[in-house]
Amino acid sequence: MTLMNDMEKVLISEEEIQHKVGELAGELTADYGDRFPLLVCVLKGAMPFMSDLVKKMDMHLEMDFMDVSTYHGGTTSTGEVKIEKDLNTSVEGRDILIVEDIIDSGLTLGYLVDLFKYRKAKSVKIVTLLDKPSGRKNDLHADYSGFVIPHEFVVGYGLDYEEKYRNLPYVGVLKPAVYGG
Ligand SMILES: O=P(O)(O)OC[C@H]1O[C@H](OP(=O)(O)OP(=O)(O)O)[C@H](O)[C@@H]1O
Ligand code: HPA
Ligand SMILES: [Mg+2]
Repeated sequence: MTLMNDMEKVLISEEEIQHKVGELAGELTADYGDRFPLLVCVLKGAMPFMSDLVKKMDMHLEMDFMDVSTYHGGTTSTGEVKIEKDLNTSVEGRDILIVEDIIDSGLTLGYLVDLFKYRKAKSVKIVTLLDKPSGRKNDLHADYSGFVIPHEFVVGYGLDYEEKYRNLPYVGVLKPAVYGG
């Protein structure tokens, strides 16, 4: 048994991801090296990206974790977002880097950016591995972005289908049979 059998195709290989994570870490180190930023990992999807990213950032930083759930009701741009687990750290006066696996509708990050600004963060920027612009329901854009992907449902490297496939080291598209049975 191998999980690769469930893949229609691999969209981004492990090597491509690791190379890109290194590039992003280099940019962040150059931009934030002396600012002791607070990196906020958005659970659960951003966990593998956060883990690899911080190991490649040669600088002082602080990590915290937040879990939110989004209800994508209808076609409006106002998604209801619920905090499942809040930060342990105060964001007031801090340079915040929100670390995400993917921006799709933009509702999750739209909510978090507003929340951290309301809580008086000094600055709020977004680091995402994947960006799916075709899904967007607001005007949110990432400050640091790894790959722009097409309008397809992807899994792997944090992204799940029914909580599975988050542990894949690559990003891929599932075979229709995996959904259909
Ligand atoms: O731009 P959006 O349309 O808001 O979608 C992106 C968000 O959705 C997924 O998380 P999800 O809420 O499914 O939880 P998970 O990270 O635990 O899988 C993904 O990890 C992003 O956080
Ligand atoms: N895959 C998995 N989870 C997601 C996606 C996706 O393409 N978009 C938003 N959450
Ligand atoms: Mg998520």
